[in-house]
Amino acid sequence: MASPEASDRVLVLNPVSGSGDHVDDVAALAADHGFEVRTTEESGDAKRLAREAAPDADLVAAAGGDGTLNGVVNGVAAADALETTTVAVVPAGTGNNFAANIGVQGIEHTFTVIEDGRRRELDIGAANGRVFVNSCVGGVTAEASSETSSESKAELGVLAYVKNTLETVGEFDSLPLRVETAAGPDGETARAWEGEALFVLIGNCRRFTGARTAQAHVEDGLLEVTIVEDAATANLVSGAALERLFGQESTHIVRRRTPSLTIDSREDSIEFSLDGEMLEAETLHLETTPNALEIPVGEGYQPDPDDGELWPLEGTGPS
Ligand SMILES: Nc1ncnc2c1ncn2[C@@H]1O[C@H](COP(=O)(O)OP(=O)(O)OP(=O)(O)O)[C@@H](O)[C@H]1O
Repeated sequence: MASPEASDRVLVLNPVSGSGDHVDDVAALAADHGFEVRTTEESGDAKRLAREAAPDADLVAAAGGDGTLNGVVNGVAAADALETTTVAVVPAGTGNNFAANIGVQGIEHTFTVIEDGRRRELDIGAANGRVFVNSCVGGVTAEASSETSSESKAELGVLAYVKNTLETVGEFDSLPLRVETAAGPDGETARAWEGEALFVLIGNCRRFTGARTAQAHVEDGLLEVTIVEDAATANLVSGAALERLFGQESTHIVRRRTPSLTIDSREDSIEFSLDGEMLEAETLHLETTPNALEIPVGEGYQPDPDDGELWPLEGTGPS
């Protein structure tokens, strides 16, 4: 039976995300649309509040940036309520990459989308049991991640962390890695890559550079894996170079598409950033759960964007 405080619609509000000037607007719109607002006070609260709300709520909205959304989805997953609770995205962060990927253009637009928009069932990724919606990036340091500027995140998306790591860490140690990707449903073969990497990026969305025009394919049951080999350092000094590098084939970039993979460090544990939140591990097992997250999407969302040219996968790179 529902508790006396149970609410059908709960909005988890991060009051300090982005520039922090969204609070009044979000609270007013939330009240108009029948949401009970629960405000985060510290790290970890988005997950806790969503976990508490999910058993009774049909709809839990995440008002904040990608980190807040990550917390909310992890909370709903921890309550084992992904099948019964819809998650909405209220973009009030700096980058808002995921919102852009699903055609949600701003705070007011979200509420229109919640009432009138289509609902799609999107894939989610998990790394050692922790859920991510956008990306998991290995090789980014916690220090560089926390120092990455809002402007850089807005411009470059997840690559901002890569750029900042390259800039802040003078002598960058490459990562001796083994990356094993499993066979997939579209003829992707099981493969293993071993070598020295600078970064390994795993995207749930097909493109995750943060470009405003980016279209996600988050319903294909696959993770997109990009390994940046050590020899690429010289090419990665500027943001523009990074964008160019990720937008074309390069001999120092290895790409795979797979439903699951394992990353083993040959030496120390590695720091990974999951949607901007840090996780340290020597071995990371990643998998996707297809169509696990019901989410209202804007008119601009295309379930099956035609971006195959960016991912000419099979037959490239060492196997
Ligand atoms: N009340 C609070 N005070 C201080 N920090 C908080 C509070 N609530 C949440 N946080 C922290 O905010 C972080 C999440 O921020 P979030 O990623 O949502 O916004 P952002 O960094 O501005 O945007 P984006 O990720 O889109 O660039 C979490 O790491 C969490 O620890």
